[in-house]
Amino acid sequence: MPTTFNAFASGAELAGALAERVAAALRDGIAARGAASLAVSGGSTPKAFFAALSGHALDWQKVTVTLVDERFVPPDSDRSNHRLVAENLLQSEAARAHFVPLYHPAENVEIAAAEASIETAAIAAPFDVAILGMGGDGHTASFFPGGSRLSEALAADTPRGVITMTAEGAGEPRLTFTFSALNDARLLVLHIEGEAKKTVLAAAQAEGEETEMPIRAVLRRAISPVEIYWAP
Ligand SMILES: O=C(O)[C@H](O)[C@@H](O)[C@H](O)[C@H](O)COP(=O)(O)O
Repeated sequence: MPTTFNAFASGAELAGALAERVAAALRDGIAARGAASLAVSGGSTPKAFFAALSGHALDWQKVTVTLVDERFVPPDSDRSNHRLVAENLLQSEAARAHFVPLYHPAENVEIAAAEASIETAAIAAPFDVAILGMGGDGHTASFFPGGSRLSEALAADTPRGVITMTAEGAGEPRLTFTFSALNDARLLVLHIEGEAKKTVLAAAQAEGEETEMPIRAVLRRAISPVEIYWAP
């Protein structure tokens, strides 16, 4: 599907515009279906966007928030995406949203992924909004180059769900939604910032294997149009 590239003068301007866009999409989902869902990425990029979105007035109690991916760490870890979302998005107006974590204190990450798949299956598909980030290696979600289950994660016929991923660049074992669970979000956004990420994006948009730069799967095969939000 096509991509649109939305460039902003600053991260603050991007955060405001993306928060408006996402809040409108959530209101539309609530109006159409009585509920809405939002899957967000972790990392450092989304903090200003989270803060901007948290202040928007809408029926947050009808919104389910979850994560695109998570590190296999408890929510009190400073590596936790759950903690990042709790501290930056689930505040102010958005504090009323229902949050579904991916991490579970299971004895191993495989059991945690199975539990996350069961729990997130209750979220109506497709997501109303999915916000993807991108690493300098071209990963998105936890689709890392060299990832232990990368081909499975990216395959269009892999069922929607949460699977594990380990990779050299990932740090802890990861829990990640599959490509099939993310690529048909009604609003599919890739949020990246900085000149370096813009260069990585250009490389991803060139020829090459998806497994070398997994963001290529999204750019090339997503069912939904990809809205790219970028600021210097
Ligand atoms: O758990 C994670 O790390 C994220 O979900 C990951 O996919 C992130 O979006 C990219 O790594 C970009 O991270 P930055 O925003 O920190 O560059």
